[in-house]
Amino acid sequence: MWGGSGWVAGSAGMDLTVILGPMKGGKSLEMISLLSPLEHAGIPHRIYQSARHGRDTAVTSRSGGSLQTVKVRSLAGAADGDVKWIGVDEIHMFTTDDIAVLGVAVRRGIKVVVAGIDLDHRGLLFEPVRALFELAPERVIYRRAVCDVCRSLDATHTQVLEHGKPMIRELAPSTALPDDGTYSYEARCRRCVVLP
Ligand SMILES: Nc1ncnc2c1ncn2[C@@H]1O[C@H](COP(=O)(O)OP(=O)(O)O)[C@@H](O)[C@H]1O
Ligand SMILES: Cc1cn([C@H]2C[C@H](O)[C@@H](COP(=O)(O)O)O2)c(=O)[nH]c1=O
Repeated sequence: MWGGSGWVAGSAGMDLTVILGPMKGGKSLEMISLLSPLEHAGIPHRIYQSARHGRDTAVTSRSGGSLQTVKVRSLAGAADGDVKWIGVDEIHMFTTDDIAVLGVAVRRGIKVVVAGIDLDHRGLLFEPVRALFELAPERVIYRRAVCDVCRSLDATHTQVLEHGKPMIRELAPSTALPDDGTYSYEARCRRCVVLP
């Protein structure tokens, strides 16, 4: 529940928050701000990050700040035991089965906060993100970045560049792109993005 100046941790009811947007949009920053109070409040929680994301071992924002995470390949068992809140970073790297696990958790009263990119390198909605919308989230926070081409404040897409050129070929479903220098990534607005 949103209590004006922040989260009212421990409030009753089903609660799914989805944080979406392009790379560099401040999704990690938002997640850190929502979830870091849990540690201080002593509320049982777990924060997961896809093991397919190699850039960091924590939720780390380019603006600073971080949250310790458990790296996992799947979310099966993510809600086992005494846990009141679950956070999941890089949700686009999980599967629709993993989203179903989160749906069960939400129905059990566990508060769930997830963050990830909504649109892939071709401008198409990631399947797990579609599945999240089908859970009817209480809250969808859409972040925008600064367009790396025209500097407008409304970048919605992530342009993947290979050798400096837009990479728009079709990939196998659920391909996670590495952030290790193989590609470079630009946040781009609708006017500047190059789509297939
Ligand atoms: N093109 C950009 N647009 C917006 N912020 C940017 C950009 N490039 C770097 N930044 C910095 O990155 C921060 C957001 O980064 P981060 O929280 O890691 O985003 P995300 O998790 O969505 O990739 C911003 O607060 C800003 O300081
Ligand atoms: C566009 C796009 C990106 N990815 C990968 C690249 C990065 O490892 C993450 C996003 O990192 P963020 O800064 O935390 O947003 O996602 C991908 O797998 N597929 C794509 O289409």
